[in-house]
Amino acid sequence: MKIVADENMPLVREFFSAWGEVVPVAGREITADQVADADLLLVRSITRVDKALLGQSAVRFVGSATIGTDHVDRQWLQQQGIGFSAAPGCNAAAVVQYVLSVLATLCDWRQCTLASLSVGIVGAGNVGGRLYRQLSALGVECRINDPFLEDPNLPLCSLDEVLERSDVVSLHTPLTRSGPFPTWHLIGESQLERLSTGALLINSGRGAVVEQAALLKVLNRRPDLRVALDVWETEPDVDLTLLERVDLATPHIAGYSLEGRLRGTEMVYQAACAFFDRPQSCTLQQLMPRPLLQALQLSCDTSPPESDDALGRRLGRLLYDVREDDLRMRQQLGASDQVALTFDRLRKNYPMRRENSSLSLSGAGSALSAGLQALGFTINPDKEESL
Ligand SMILES: NC(=O)c1ccc[n+]([C@@H]2O[C@H](COP(=O)([O-])OP(=O)(O)OC[C@H]3O[C@@H](n4cnc5c(N)ncnc54)[C@H](O)[C@@H]3O)[C@@H](O)[C@H]2O)c1
Ligand SMILES: O=C(O)[C@H](O)[C@H](O)COP(=O)(O)O
Repeated sequence: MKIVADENMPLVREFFSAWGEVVPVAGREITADQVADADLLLVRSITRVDKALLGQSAVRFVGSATIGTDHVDRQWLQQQGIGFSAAPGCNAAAVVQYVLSVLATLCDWRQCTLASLSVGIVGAGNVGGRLYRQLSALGVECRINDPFLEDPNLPLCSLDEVLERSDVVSLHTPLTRSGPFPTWHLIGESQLERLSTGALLINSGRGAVVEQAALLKVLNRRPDLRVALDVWETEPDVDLTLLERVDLATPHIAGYSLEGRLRGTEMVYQAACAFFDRPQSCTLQQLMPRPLLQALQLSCDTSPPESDDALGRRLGRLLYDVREDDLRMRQQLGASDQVALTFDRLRKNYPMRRENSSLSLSGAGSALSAGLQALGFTINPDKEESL
């Protein structure tokens, strides 16, 4: 088999080399010629997969090690009988870690607690649903807008209500251009104007869910609004005027945890095994050097006792602090005359980041409560009572 794979897919050789030749390529530069005689194509979000790329190729299966699928013409693949799988949920924990770090930063700016904020979540699937569960466990008031959901146990409401009544609005929809509730430019000028005074808008879904020109226009009129953008309508090009105006800027790395990226590769491998009817002879556990995936041990002495809110924020920052990514992006894009290349380089050379589950906690019993478990930290029950 010939397997053409995005060069930024960790462990792709380890998973697939027993199947044939693995040819790594830069995701933005994959050509129809390169895939003409390939059997398998493995991509990330930056490769457009459609008739133009695969019309003349032998590819039988496409795997995308991503949650989002807006870069793939799934209908065309289906019509051609080409198999496809993305990696649903693979990096959801990392995106929630990013959002919680943004919220922790907002709490510092406002000198408030997390529980004092009301958070509106637009799109409550793998990412938004997980965010809702974690925030609820910490006592944060949430509202959800998701027209595809009908669940009496969720605080579902209209988009307008989410916009008007939340201190923070966090976007977690896919990018869609058709269907009953398309999300392309879902947040335009009139929606931005509905945001409450001093609100924070977070976009870590897809850039074009927010209309960039409208955002710039409204921000000029409303200096009270705060914005955190991980995704950009024109990426890898970033409008430097917008970059200067937003409060937290990151280069589409919300989902870039070590675990999330490895899970993405493993999930497309598993889907390809099912498609080609081959045994799953590799697992992540076998392939990873043990110490790298092992949990980091931490015992927390919390006397005087800290609230879950404060302790969660402190522990969360041991693993991830969005302000570091923001600083790196501003420094490197500001000093560059090649914005798109620098944006991609920031992503390619992203430092290793671990998910909350990698931190195994032992410490004072009451502090290691349900709230910290809900945040995804691993609680070590054996030692819980001993410290
Ligand atoms: N920034 C990053 O690094 C990063 C990482 C992972 C995912 N993402 C993006 O986040 C998106 C969401 O991820 P997910 O795993 O939660 O996907 P998901 O498919 O599990 O959930 C998406 C949810 O959005 C809802 N939705 C669809 N249209 C809507 C609309 N018009 N209004 C409100 N809700 C709507 C759906 O009903 C669904 O519940 C992905 O499609 C991807 O584009 C970004
Ligand atoms: O949809 C996703 O999973 C993420 O947005 C995606 O993984 C971002 O990273 P990329 O695939 O562009 O490397």
